[in-house]
Amino acid sequence: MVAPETGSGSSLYSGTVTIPTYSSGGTYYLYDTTRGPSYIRTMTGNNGTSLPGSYITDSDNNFTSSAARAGVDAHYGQILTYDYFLNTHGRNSYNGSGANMTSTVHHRSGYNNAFWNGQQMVYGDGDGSTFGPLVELDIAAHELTHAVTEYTAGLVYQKESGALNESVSDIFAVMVDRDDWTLGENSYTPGTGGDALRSLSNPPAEGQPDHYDDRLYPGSCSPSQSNDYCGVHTNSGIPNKAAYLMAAGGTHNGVSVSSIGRNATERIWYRALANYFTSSTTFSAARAGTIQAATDLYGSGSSQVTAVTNAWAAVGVG
Ligand SMILES: CCCCC[C@H](S)C(=O)N[C@@H](Cc1ccccc1)C(=O)N[C@@H](C)C(=O)O
Ligand SMILES: [Ca+2]
Ligand SMILES: [Zn+2]
Repeated sequence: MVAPETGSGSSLYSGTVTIPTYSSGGTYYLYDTTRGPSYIRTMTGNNGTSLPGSYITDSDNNFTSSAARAGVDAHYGQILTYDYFLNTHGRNSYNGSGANMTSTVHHRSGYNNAFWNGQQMVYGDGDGSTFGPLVELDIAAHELTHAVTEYTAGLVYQKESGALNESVSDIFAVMVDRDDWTLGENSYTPGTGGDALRSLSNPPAEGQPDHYDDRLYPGSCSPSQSNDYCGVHTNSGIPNKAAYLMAAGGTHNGVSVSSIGRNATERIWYRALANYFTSSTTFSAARAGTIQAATDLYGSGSSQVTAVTNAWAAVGVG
């Protein structure tokens, strides 16, 4: 007999959280059947490389063991991000039709990354110096957004389309983890306070460019893992800054942008991703796509279209 339950969990970064769980034979699982998909589940890789690994279980539906904490964070981030795409954008799971979702934590040993592998989300524990466990909310949202991108635009993970792919994941990550404009602030360099892996409000604060003229590999570049596919995690700072300016406003490189707020910004970027971006979309084409999306939603000559246009101009695109 299996039944949906409501459990609690001690997370690493979000305190104590209430989460749907499943019970079977007196054992509880990080397994949610209360949403669209048949299941949304979080597994453990037991510090190995096999996926999806094994279920994370608990005997009393209070997932408080230290081994379970990363799983509680990843599960919580997974369901919050599912809810975000459904409630804000009407999208049921990453494929739009309720695909099941799986996350696996404790992948490898001391692994300083998290990723979407085409089928599921995968999270490392970090080495304790560069990263703590990479399971905080904005990381889950970043990774699940890669799945959404894969099922919509399919932006190729290299050069400008790859930087845009990374940027789209960062933009929706800060829309889900809505209380700041930074990414990885809780898991990055646990020994250093006040920093983050990336900042959308001020990309250069964390080593990213915020203008097209400062992009990495402006000339020819042969994409490889060693050059981060021509700098996808660096050049994402440029569209990231544009999205920030749309939402929050500001004057950048002498160009003033009037704020249109987070709600209009996320709607514009989602419509552009789902309707206008393709596998080879460049920054310039992303400018055109977001202007078209803003026009569709708010009308030509609207303050939203003006802000989108000015935000791209402020980062030297268009
Ligand atoms: C394994 C191959 C590399 C995949 C890169 C994944 S999509 C990725 O971009 N991961 C994020 C994780 C993240 C997200 C938000 C905040 C903190 C960390 C990422 O940015 N990884 C960095 C460390 C990188 O790969 O350079
Ligand atoms: Ca954040
Ligand atoms: Zn990524």
